[in-house]
Amino acid sequence: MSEHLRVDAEERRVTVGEQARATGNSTPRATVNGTPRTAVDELPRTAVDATPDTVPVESRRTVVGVDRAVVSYGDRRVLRSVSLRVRTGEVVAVLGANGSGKSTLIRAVLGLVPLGGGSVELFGTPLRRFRQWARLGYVPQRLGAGSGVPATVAEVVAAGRLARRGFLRPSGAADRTAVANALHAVGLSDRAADPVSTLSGGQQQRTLIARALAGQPELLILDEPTAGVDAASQEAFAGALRNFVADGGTVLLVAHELGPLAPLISRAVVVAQGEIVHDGAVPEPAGHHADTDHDHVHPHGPEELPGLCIK
Ligand SMILES: Nc1ncnc2c1ncn2[C@@H]1O[C@H](COP(=O)(O)OP(=O)(O)OP(=O)(O)O)[C@@H](O)[C@H]1O
Repeated sequence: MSEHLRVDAEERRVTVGEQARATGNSTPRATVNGTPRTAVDELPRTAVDATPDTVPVESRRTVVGVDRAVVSYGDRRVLRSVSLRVRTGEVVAVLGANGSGKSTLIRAVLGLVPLGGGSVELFGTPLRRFRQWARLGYVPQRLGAGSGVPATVAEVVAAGRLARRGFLRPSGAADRTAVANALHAVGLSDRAADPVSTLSGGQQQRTLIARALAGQPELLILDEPTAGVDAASQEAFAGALRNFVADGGTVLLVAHELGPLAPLISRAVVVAQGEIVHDGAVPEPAGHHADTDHDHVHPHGPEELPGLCIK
């Protein structure tokens, strides 16, 4: 597809399925979080479109492409020429010490902080022209789901459908099914009618993850999804993520501690002082990092992979 046609398609907001038919490089899925996609999404698969785990990673479509990204806050350079590629079906964990630039990298991917250099592409489209936000779900860091908002769990999760159905169209059966499936995926079906403010911190975090899942995204971006979250919620989240990936989803997440997520991670990227110092297998915890009481509040020494803390 020519660049011109791609822009045209974006501006007309064609569906994911239509664009896939035009480009032949999307990965349609029969279901997303257990909910059937629309007919237009059910397209014949090409060799590239085959189920991700049957296609070598390096041959898969790039979902997130960061090329030599530079980000500064005022005079302070926080990301220095960072490059990162996340392909369809991968679960990439961004690891590193406090303040190393992990969240800034995620914010740069989402266009929430301006680039001082380099570029970002989402689903092959330069960020400045990207409009298909329904294709991704984002759970920011430590944001209380219920802070002062008298909404029920189901209402918060239903908000995750807005990007997909538009603000003016009333919710339909597909929306209700997607919300129910997302609540089930994170183990909160029985709390649907409760005010979010009555939930524990871990359950509130799960509510936000369900909100992202309800939008049936192809890409989930999560900033420390399990930080400060109880063990039951971490397990529930790991299960939801496992199903999301099994359905063909792609995940980019920031983590200090992988915990029950560790088996799901296909690749780890370690950020130290605004640079990527490791991109590959999940590194083994070493020395005091493996201690259960290690709380990870210090910068790490140069003799080890900086910022590495995997419990
Ligand atoms: N909006 C901002 N304005 C100025 N400085 C910022 C801003 N956001 C982050 N920083 C600084 O940029 C650096 C990188 O921050 P960032 O949040 O990306 O790190 P992080 O690796 O995600 O840290 P943590 O693990 O603590 O969340 C830190 O020194 C932080 O203080």
